[in-house]
Amino acid sequence: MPVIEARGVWFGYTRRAPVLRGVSLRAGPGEVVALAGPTGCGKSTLILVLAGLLRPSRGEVLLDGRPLHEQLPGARRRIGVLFQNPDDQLFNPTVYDEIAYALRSLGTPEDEVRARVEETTERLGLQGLLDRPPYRLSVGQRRLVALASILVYNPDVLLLDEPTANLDRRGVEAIADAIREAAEQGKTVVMASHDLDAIAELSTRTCILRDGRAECMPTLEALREGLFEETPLPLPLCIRLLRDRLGGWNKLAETIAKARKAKAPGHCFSDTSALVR
Ligand SMILES: Nc1ncnc2c1ncn2[C@@H]1O[C@H](COP(=O)(O)OP(=O)(O)OP(=O)(O)O)[C@@H](O)[C@H]1O
Repeated sequence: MPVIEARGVWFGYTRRAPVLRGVSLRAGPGEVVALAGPTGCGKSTLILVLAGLLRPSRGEVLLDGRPLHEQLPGARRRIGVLFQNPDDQLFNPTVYDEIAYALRSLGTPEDEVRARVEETTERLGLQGLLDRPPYRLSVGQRRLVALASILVYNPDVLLLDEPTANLDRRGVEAIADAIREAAEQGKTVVMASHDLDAIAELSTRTCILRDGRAECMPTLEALREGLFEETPLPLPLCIRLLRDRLGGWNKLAETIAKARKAKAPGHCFSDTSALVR
């Protein structure tokens, strides 16, 4: 059973122009579902809807098969959200207080808070920054602090908006390790991203938002088999080339939709694989 699911979700900031028009997608334990698509297609909006921070006008979000809105606010501690802009979630005077905030508000004893903050900051390479005010950090460091502030309370579902943006290689690796580790522990991860390397390396499934709906690739393995049997290029490069040669995410999503309808990803992609060679 999926842990988190969007079922025919509609959402618009204004009535006349809905951003999400019947999005359905599911993510189960140990899965990392990547949300891709062009700027403005609604990835961040979908993350906020899945988090229960925006309420769909039609359709619903389910957590463990039950409507999320019926489980709020209690369910919030099961869901960790990393906002696209870390400044939207950092508000404490020091990095330490920021990372400790959720545990303290759950009434965790202070010695346990300290131990867990230290463990999490070490994982993300943030030692040495604990006394600094978050607003004095670089954007990349702020993103790592924001991630630490959710990993520290060990939520079952991680909703991550552009987790690898503005980071150097070490920062990206720290985040990638944290995502992999979370998935290995059976957590459910949904991440919106423009970072094709991160998508290809981390995601177990990629969904592309197009025309307000999600087109989900079968699995990266199926894509690899169907598309690139004879192509020695690494998968991230293949996805990037395909997207660019086909003329963007929308065209790639169309091809996936076609493949899904024909229930033969390899066959439907075979004409495009020639483009990659
Ligand atoms: N608070 C808001 N009020 C009104 N419109 C909004 C608001 N937030 C987003 N939008 C609009 O909704 C649409 C989807 O935006 P969203 O941020 O979800 O896209 P995105 O796919 O995450 O984009 P990006 O890749 O640039 O981060 C855009 O047209 C955007 O202008």
